[in-house]
This record gives sequence, structure tokens and C-alpha cells, in this order.
Amino acid sequence: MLEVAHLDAFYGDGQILHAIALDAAEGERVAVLGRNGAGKSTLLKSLMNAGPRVAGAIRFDGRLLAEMPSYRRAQLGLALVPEDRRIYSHLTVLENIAIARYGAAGRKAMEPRQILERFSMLKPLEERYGGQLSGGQQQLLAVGRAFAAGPRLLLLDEPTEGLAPVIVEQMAREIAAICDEEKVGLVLCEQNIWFARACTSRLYLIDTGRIVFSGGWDEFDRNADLKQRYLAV
Ligand SMILES: Nc1ncnc2c1ncn2[C@@H]1O[C@H](COP(=O)(O)OP(=O)(O)OP(=O)(O)O)[C@@H](O)[C@H]1O
Repeated sequence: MLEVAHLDAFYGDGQILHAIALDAAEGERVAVLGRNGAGKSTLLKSLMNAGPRVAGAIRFDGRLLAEMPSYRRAQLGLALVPEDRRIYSHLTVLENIAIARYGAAGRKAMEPRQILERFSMLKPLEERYGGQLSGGQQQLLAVGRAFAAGPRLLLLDEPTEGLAPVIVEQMAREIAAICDEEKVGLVLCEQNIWFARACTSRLYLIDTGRIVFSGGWDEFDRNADLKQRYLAV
């Protein structure tokens, strides 16, 4: 479904990503792990054409995205949940989800209440205004809301940042379940290894803008030095 080849990304004259190769099949879930500043957010923004200048090839369903603007990519079924959650503070949780359905562009949108059922911690907050939510609750809402427009490939940028461990566990279960049921693929950028493992079947490691490892979790575990070299702070 997604094929990325030789992707370079730049902010001004500064090159951030170097010859990135990455793919995800229909419904497949992959993780991208790396330290702060490794280039994870830049990668997701590049896939969405939401900031950096890029060179190289990004294909979705075999189609070269090239200069295609973000909103068109969203219409094809790509959905980015950025690190800053962009919750509407004057709308309720239910309304925040409902308004996101307009991005469905011909695909089958999900019922907002169906999403609330799938994310059990959001359900009791249904009538709460976005501005009244804690940071963690806003993160949950941003993730749940991303399913509203019926995405085909979700790009999640560090959804666990700042969340309590018990919430992280529940979020992993719920994301994996909804992706399975709705056949949604995932590119998950993370620093939380436990969460990334729980949500995906294989991973990429990124370091100073380069992919330095790609493989399954078993292979990652067998190479103990990878964690030390590329993820330890
Ligand atoms: N808008 C920008 N303009 C210039 N440089 C940027 C910009 N955004 C990010 N960078 C730089 O690009 C590099 C990669 O940053 P990026 O945010 O992609 O990393 P990250 O892996 O997502 O890290 P974090 O976990 O801290 O968000 C960093 O050196 C950062 O300073």
C-alpha cells in the first residue's frame, strides 16, 4: 500500500532525512523507533506533505504522490495524528470526532459512537469539552478521532508521550483491535518500545535521519546492541 524509496527531506537548506526506504502493505502495522531528533516527525510530515521539502518517491497504492497536497493525500486515506493534538477546545469529545468524519471523501466513515465504544477511556468523556480534557485525554481523543474518516493508513506520531503506563497498555490494545477490525494500516513513530511492539509486527530504527535497521521484533531482540546504540539516551 505504501512504498517509500530514497526519500530525502529538508527544512530550508538543512537535510534531515537521507535516502529513507520504508514500506507497509495493506493493513500492515510497522513501527519507526528513534531517539529525540532522529527524524521521526519529519518522516511522517513528509509522507503527508505537511512541512518539509522532499525528494524521492512516495507511492500509495502504486501511485506516485509527488507534489500532491496534504488534503488530497487525506482523501486517499492517509491520516496523520501529529504530536500537537489539535483538539477543538470549544467542541465536545463527541463533536470533535463527528467533525472529523467530513474527511471521509467517499470512503466509509465510522460512527462517532462506535469510536467511543472502541476507546473505553473516551466513552465517559463524551460530553466533555476539548478544552477541559487533560493532556493524556486529549491524546486519546486525537487517536480515536483519526479513525472517524475511515483511514486506510494511519500515521501516528508518539501517541504515548507523557501518558501513564496503565493508559499506554489500554491504548495499545485498543489501537491494535480497531486496526484489525477496520483493516487500517499503521506507521507508528515511537520511543516507547513496549507500546510499539504491542501495536506492530515489525520495525524500523531511525538515527540522524537514516534507517539503520529494518526487521522483525525477534531479530531486534537478538541484536541487543541495537537498543543501546540507537535508542538509549
Ligand atoms: N520546522 C523545522 N525547521 C528546522 N528544523 C527542524 C524543524 N522541525 C524539526 N527540525 C529538525 O529536524 C531534526 C529531526 O526532528 P524531528 O522532529 O523529525 O525528530 P523526532 O525524531 O520526531 O524527534 P522528537 O521525538 O523530539 O519529536 C531535528 O534536528 C530538528 O531540530
